[in-house]
Amino acid sequence: MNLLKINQLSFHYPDQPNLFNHLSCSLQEGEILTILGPNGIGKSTLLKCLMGLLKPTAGSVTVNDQPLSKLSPRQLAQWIAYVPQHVPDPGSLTVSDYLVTGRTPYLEFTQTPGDSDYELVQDALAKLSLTALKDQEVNTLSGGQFQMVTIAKALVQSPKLIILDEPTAALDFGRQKQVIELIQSLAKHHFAVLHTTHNPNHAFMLGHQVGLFSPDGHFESGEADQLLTEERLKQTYGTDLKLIYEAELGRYVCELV
Ligand SMILES: Nc1ncnc2c1ncn2[C@@H]1O[C@H](COP(=O)(O)OP(=O)(O)OP(=O)(O)O)[C@@H](O)[C@H]1O
Repeated sequence: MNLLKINQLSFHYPDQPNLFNHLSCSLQEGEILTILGPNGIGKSTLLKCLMGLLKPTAGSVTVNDQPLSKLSPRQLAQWIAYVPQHVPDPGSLTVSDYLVTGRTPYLEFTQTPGDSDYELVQDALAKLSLTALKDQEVNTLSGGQFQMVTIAKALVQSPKLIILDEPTAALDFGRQKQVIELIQSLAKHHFAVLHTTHNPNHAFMLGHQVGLFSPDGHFESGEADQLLTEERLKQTYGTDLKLIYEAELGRYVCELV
């Protein structure tokens, strides 16, 4: 069963040419899809279409074989946690109180979060080494700390699929590795993860499926080692680079030259 199926999706902003055309792809539990492509090509726009925040001009999206349009926001939030590139400032909530808002899709209108909800918060904080920040106000966090907290909130939401738009953009090297390892671990535990990144090495580290936007907007998906050739990556980013096979790592490494 497909957790997510993207069928012949096209989209353009008003009075603009199509950003993507007849884009198809699917994701099952335990799978990772890494989306790469140049700046401004339509990656975030695609994710917004998958979340029903933008209406595709053609094609369809199904979640667990149900049309996206048939799912209520609450049902969708139980299936998919989405962490956009720019998360609105949640104000002066503490990190714990912010994270527990991830439980909203499971609570009745007047219900307050209970012990089991706060246990999920503690688990997510521990998993991402954020426990020391639990009582800090979110609006005092650094950019990277806040990015980690938004990922933790997605875990608290306990979805089947996590969609992350550039989840490592603000992170130091160690934190980037932690997020890549988190994605690997989520897949091992049968979650599906769809994420965007500007670092081809993340795709090689994760393996699984890659979706690549070419500079002309064409989208292709396949296995990282097969799709991400040196030539394609040079074309994608309009720069010289090298792919080197590192036997010790058992994977390719992409270096700018
Ligand atoms: N609301 C909007 N109205 C019109 N054009 C938009 C709107 N939002 C984005 N765009 C344009 O659509 C194109 C795709 O934007 P999008 O944010 O999806 O790109 P991206 O691939 O995620 O880029 P980046 O890697 O830089 O984050 C860009 O040219 C952008 O300027």
